[in-house]
Amino acid sequence: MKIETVEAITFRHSTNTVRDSDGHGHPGPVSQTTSSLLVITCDDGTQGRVVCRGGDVREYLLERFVRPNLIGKDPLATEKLWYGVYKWQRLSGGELTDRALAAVDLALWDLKGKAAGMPVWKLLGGYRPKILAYGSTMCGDDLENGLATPEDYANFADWMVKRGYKAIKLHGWMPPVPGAPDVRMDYKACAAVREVVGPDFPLMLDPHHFYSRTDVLWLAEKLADLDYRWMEEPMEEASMSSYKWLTQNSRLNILGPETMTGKHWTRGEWVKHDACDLVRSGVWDVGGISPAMKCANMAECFHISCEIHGTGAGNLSVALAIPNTSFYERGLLHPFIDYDEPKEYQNRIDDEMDADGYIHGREEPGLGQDLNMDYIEANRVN
Ligand SMILES: O=C(NO)[C@@H](O)[C@H](O)[C@@H](O)C(=O)[O-]
Ligand SMILES: [Mg+2]
Repeated sequence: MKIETVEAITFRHSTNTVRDSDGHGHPGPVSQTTSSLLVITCDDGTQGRVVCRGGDVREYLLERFVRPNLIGKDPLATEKLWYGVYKWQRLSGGELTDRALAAVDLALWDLKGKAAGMPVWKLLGGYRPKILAYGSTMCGDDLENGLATPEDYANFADWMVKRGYKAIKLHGWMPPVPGAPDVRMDYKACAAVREVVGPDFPLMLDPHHFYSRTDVLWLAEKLADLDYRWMEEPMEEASMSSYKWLTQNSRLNILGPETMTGKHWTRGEWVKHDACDLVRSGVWDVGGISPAMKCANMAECFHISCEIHGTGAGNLSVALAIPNTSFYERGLLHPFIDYDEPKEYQNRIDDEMDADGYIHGREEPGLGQDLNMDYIEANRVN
């Protein structure tokens, strides 16, 4: 079995999410956007596929960094192939991103699952056949009856509990929303949600990502009083010493790093330096399933939970596979968006949730994406 082709199909579809000037997603008018499907095909016809953002796997990256390392190779040698592409990052001038590396790795794991006739979550270890999700809200906004007030957050939390969620994470208000950033506003939203869900319901906060140490410590102590489970990314994660300071000075559990580069190496350093109480890892942040599993296994050595960042089949596969994690992040959610509605290119969303708040690992071989290939081909733009 050898890899014969690596191609990206870019296709058009609708979206009801818009990005603000800081990059955060919010509900918006339906518009057209593009995504890509990376397809790795072998000489026996076996294919690995993954949907990713349109720019992640543009042709230039495939031609320069991916095909030279994959074509003609054994597709099952995922570790060898990952290293072959990863080492090109060092002198790529930042062009070969962790997201591009992740797309290649996820497509190879999808292919490996199909070759083995097994779902990836089982190939990786299959620690649990289902996992509780937490509802991860979108960042706050100034939309009437959206997420504009503490009462809006409380009302949405009430809806999420009735939907079946057994944990909730708030994203607070962040610039450019008027009045943000403001730790006291964050606290009011967190207190309003605690009031509505009761004292024992797991709650977390993901606030503005560039607060000062003193603001963060004030907020962390207030959330500890509300028995929040963790806070993540309240400061620039390149300042590991600020997180070490926060972890040492706060009663609240601190989770990280989420977006910091350096993959499993960085997360190992944060654990070594006691800069976090829980480790954060997501397949799109660390370069794929292969390094995400290394983050989780490293954290396990120190009896630390590894909380997986982000949704989708790749992150779900890791979350189902490992013992040291709490929840799957499902979102981002908003009162104006029906998260359960499949996108035009999906027959089913990757992470259907039952009424009890569980997401079940699928038994189909591969990552478990259920794609509408007719739609993708009919709306192909390259
Ligand atoms: O952090 C996240 N999830 O935990 C991501 O979904 C986003 O980056 C969110 O924080 C944001 O938009 O800042
Ligand atoms: Mg986060």
